[in-house]
Amino acid sequence: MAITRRKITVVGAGFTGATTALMLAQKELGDVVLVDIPQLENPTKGKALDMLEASPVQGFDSSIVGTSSYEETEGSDLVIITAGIARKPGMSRDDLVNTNAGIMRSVCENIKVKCPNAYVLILSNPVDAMTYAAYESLGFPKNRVIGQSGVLDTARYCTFIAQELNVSVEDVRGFVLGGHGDDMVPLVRYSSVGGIPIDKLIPQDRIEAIVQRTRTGGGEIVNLLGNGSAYYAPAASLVQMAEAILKDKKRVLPAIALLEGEYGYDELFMGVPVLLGGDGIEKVFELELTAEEKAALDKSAQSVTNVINIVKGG
Ligand SMILES: NC(=O)C1=CN([C@@H]2O[C@H](COP(=O)(O)OP(=O)(O)OC[C@H]3O[C@@H](n4cnc5c(N)ncnc54)[C@H](O)[C@@H]3O)[C@@H](O)[C@H]2O)C=CC1
Ligand SMILES: O=C([O-])CC(=O)C(=O)O
Repeated sequence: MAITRRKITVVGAGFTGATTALMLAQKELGDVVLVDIPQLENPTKGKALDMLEASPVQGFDSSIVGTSSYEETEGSDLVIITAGIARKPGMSRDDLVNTNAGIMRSVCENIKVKCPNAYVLILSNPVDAMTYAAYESLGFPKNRVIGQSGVLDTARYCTFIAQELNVSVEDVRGFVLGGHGDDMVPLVRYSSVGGIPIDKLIPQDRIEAIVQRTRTGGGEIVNLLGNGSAYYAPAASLVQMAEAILKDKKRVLPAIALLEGEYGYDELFMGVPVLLGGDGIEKVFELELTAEEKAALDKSAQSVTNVINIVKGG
């Protein structure tokens, strides 16, 4: 049988979805189907056509189509869900829970039927709880339902460390554990620059400021934009996760996974380091944490649990 191209569906053709679609095509990770609601069918088709018309200039051969029909998503290898409302200044991500849980369920009912074998990446907020909602609606195995938070949070953290030291971002390593909220846990002890632990390079008060800026990094962008939330770095993060799966790269990245005993939590979706490859989440890495780190993670886990309970009750 001839080798065929991968098919990637992106649900939600707003800021994050459209940016993700373009980046996926630019990297030729597959042919992209961009889906939004029927009321926005023409704008969605228009965005997809506009992106496609960039392909001769940029030299990519992925196709991009816009639609409001799930017929065209049939058999997708990967589905990325960005559908939902975004927050505005003064709101928390958790304020979006009821509206976006309804949207997530309706999207997943379609995906379940049309793309039963897909790996599914969730972006919509509050993302830990939305990953739970998707998992419940899809009924897919846990390795195929994956939330995006930690790649973005870690990218922000590494950006701020690189800025602080005036070094290349390529030499900065670190990661962020926990829920995608203001009590996420950037792990200073596991952060380094060119292999040197950051506490050897940056004074403690500056590290604390970087940790705090990372925690509120989404809100910083929301306040600057005024009418929506971040989309370039979120899209880049989704594309890195998509590439890890589609190319079976076996990356070690933070992602939202269903925890069943790991880190002492049960039936909880939250950000942890995972092995991301051709079978989705192939492994969850459990790190030893200090008492202080575990207490911070417990606080974050409690916040996520509270929002998941709203989804369960809704
Ligand atoms: N997890 C993360 O790290 C991040 C999460 N987000 C979240 O991603 C979501 C999307 O953000 P943006 O793209 O900026 O918002 P946006 O408002 O630009 O786009 C959302 C799109 O979803 C569409 N949509 C709504 N209901 C739909 C349905 N039933 N089916 C298909 N499409 C539907 C809307 O028509 C709109 O085009 C928000 O919930 C936001 O909070 C954004 C950035 C980072
Ligand atoms: O802050 C928001 O609402 C969007 C988001 O999750 C982020 O940029 O981290």
